[in-house]
Amino acid sequence: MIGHGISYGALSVINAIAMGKGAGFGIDLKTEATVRLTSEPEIVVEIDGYPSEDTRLARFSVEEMLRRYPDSGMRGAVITTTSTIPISQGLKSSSAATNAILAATADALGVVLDPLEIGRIGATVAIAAGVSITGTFDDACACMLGGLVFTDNPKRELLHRLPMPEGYTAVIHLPEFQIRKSAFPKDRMREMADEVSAAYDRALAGDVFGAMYANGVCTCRALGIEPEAADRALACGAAGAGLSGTGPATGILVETDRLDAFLDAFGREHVIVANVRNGDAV
Ligand SMILES: Nc1ncnc2c1ncn2[C@@H]1O[C@H](COP(=O)(O)OP(=O)(O)O)[C@@H](O)[C@H]1O
Ligand SMILES: O=C(O)C1=C[C@@H](OP(=O)(O)O)[C@@H](O)[C@H](O)C1
Repeated sequence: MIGHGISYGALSVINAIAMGKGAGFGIDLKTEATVRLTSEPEIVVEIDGYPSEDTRLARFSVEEMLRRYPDSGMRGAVITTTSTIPISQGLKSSSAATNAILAATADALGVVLDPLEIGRIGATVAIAAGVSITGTFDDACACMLGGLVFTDNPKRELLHRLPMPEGYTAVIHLPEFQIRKSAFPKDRMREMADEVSAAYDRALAGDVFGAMYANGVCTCRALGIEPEAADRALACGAAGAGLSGTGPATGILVETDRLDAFLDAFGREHVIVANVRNGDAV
């Protein structure tokens, strides 16, 4: 029994750790998973390009599906993933991996799960694996559905889904280090709930660029760093910029017509470029 699943990536607008509600939008970085279910009770995981990465999230994802579908008679799996999403940089690698692995397992079992159900199962798995504080239902939805989503993570509810403004390309600034969820100062982030809540309302009212920046400043303050990449991106002509997720990557939106000029000014090192994915939200 073999199945395949894919998920795209996302960038943050609002980090849900501050007050439970989060927002983000889809981009076309991609994770693909293949799951071969076996009758032997062993789970083998291969994360392409990351031989020493933690495999608990992948294992827990398949284990949760086997628990939910006990009649399959399957007890183990061989899981392989390939991805263009850098890990533990705030770019939703864990949400995309969970989505893709859950979808691949469903495919192998011959069951159909809708994207919100995948996000809800993924939230439980991500918390159990220690890679999420709130369950990152915001990221799971943004990755799968595309467009700009607003969610209540503790309630696992999709509150709004709007199209992202057309004509912008995502540029991602990638520092050379990772931030693991266990090291993220979540209590300092929660102290900024009012400011983040105001940024959330701003995004919902249509000011995605202002919201991204304000949210990123709050997350930087929690981390004790400066929003240096976002400030430099705005000075180089970006329309919007802000630290993504728990960082350290910065999501930047640039008018597509000005992308080359922006990259000439901002620099092309430690940068990846992706398309904004609106899915069917347009
Ligand atoms: N392609 C992948 N395949 C399997 N597991 C992955 C993959 N990418 C990320 N993960 C899991 O997610 C963890 C990283 O989670 P996290 O630090 O929250 O990163 P991010 O902020 O990118 O979501 C990794 O340690 C690994 O367990
Ligand atoms: O752990 C969490 O609950 C969250 C992690 C962050 O994402 P990253 O995993 O991309 O850092 C953030 O964007 C999200 O709103 C909530």
